[in-house]
Amino acid sequence: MSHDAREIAFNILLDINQNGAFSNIAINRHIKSGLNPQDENLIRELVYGVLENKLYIDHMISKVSKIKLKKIHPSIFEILRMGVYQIVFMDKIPDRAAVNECVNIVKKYGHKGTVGFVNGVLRNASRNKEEIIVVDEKNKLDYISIKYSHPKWMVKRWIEEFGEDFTEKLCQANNHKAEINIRVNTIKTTKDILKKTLMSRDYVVRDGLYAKDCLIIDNPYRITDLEEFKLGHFIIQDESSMLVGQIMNPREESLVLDVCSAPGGKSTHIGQIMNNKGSIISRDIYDHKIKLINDNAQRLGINIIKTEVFDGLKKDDSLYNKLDYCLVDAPCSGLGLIRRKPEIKWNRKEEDIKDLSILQYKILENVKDYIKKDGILIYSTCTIEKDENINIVNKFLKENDNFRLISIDNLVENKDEIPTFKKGYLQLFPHIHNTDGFFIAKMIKER
Ligand SMILES: C[S@@+](CC[C@H](N)C(=O)[O-])C[C@H]1O[C@@H](n2cnc3c(N)ncnc32)[C@H](O)[C@@H]1O
Repeated sequence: MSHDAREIAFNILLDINQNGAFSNIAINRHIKSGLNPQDENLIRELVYGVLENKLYIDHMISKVSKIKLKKIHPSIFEILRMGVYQIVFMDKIPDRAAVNECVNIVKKYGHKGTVGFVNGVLRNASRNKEEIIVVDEKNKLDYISIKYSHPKWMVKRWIEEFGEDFTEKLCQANNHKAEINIRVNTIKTTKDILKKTLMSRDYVVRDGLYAKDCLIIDNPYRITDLEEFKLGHFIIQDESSMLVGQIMNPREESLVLDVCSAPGGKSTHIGQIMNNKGSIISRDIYDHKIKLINDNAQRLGINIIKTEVFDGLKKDDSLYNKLDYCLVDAPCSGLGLIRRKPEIKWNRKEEDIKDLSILQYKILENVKDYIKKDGILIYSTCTIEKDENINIVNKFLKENDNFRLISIDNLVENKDEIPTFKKGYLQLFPHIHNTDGFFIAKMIKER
């Protein structure tokens, strides 16, 4: 494992924490194609490990640093976090190597004083490992927040909503790496054929539990370099997100509007289920994201999608009473995606949930008139916050008595594992379902 890998991880962490970059985008930006797999793995482990355990690591640093955390320079802090992560969480790296490599990075990015400081803190952490990992369990809120590194406001909300045990398990699962799921493009291949092809290339492949088109890959190394990917035989998508198309279950020759559709994961799935027959209008507010939908549709061979830059809050009289199906896959807090994007824990603010719920409700209200009688409205998010999910749907149903929830459990495999079906909607959790945290409600317009 090279010195370069750690330096690259350091620069990625700075990019995420100081420039607000998304982890997956920052990683792709910094990892150059010539890098060997071992170094690439180390970079990913360091970046995700530090992001996932940030609060816990800071708690450990506070026990061995003579300087107050607030006074440590952000770059030096990041190097310390990487060092402590390697010392505490990575058995395969000897502490001495972790300390020396971090000191080498400080030599390049810090000054003489900081070299001594980092060396001292990391040696201290290594000597007192057993002691620094302990977190006081007296106050359960503080304990969960530090031990599983989630902001206190988030843990508090979840304890109030779901209880302490549930919250602890959820936070623990949020720190586990999510599996890579792929959706088979049944327009171009079959699940069996793709499964066999992937297995013949030494990929370990399993069926998803809930979504028909889902395969789970245990060792997804460079899976998007495969010819099958380039030919559009599959797309990377979480199993939960595949359930939107599956639950919509659109008929061929329908007219569908996907209001918030970039990068097109659900639009292309809907097109696949419709056997490329009918019409899908895929909109998004951001011009630059439209290209992503077009690229995905083209690669997957879905040719019934028409993309448009369009604000979901703006009225479009031309669609009045026209739609068979309308999907509002709303912009949301993304708190169901923490396994994949741990930086969400640190970038999201509690006030965002209120602001987003206002936007989500307004979008629903704005599109309801586009749906024709007996047409379907699907509302989905990748969060576990009730205020962005069932509370939005209930408010909408209260204000619009011509809509009602319709049962969806018959459309999902292993339905008994999803207790919210009894209440008429789907809510998935990472620690229970091993999927992203995800919400789906299906409503019919009766008049
Ligand atoms: C959850 S993502 C959609 C994911 C997409 N449905 C898929 O499956 O690939 C939400 C999308 O809503 C878009 N968005 C945010 N505000 C919007 C608005 N007012 N009108 C339309 N789209 C909006 C964002 O750009 C983002 O792409």
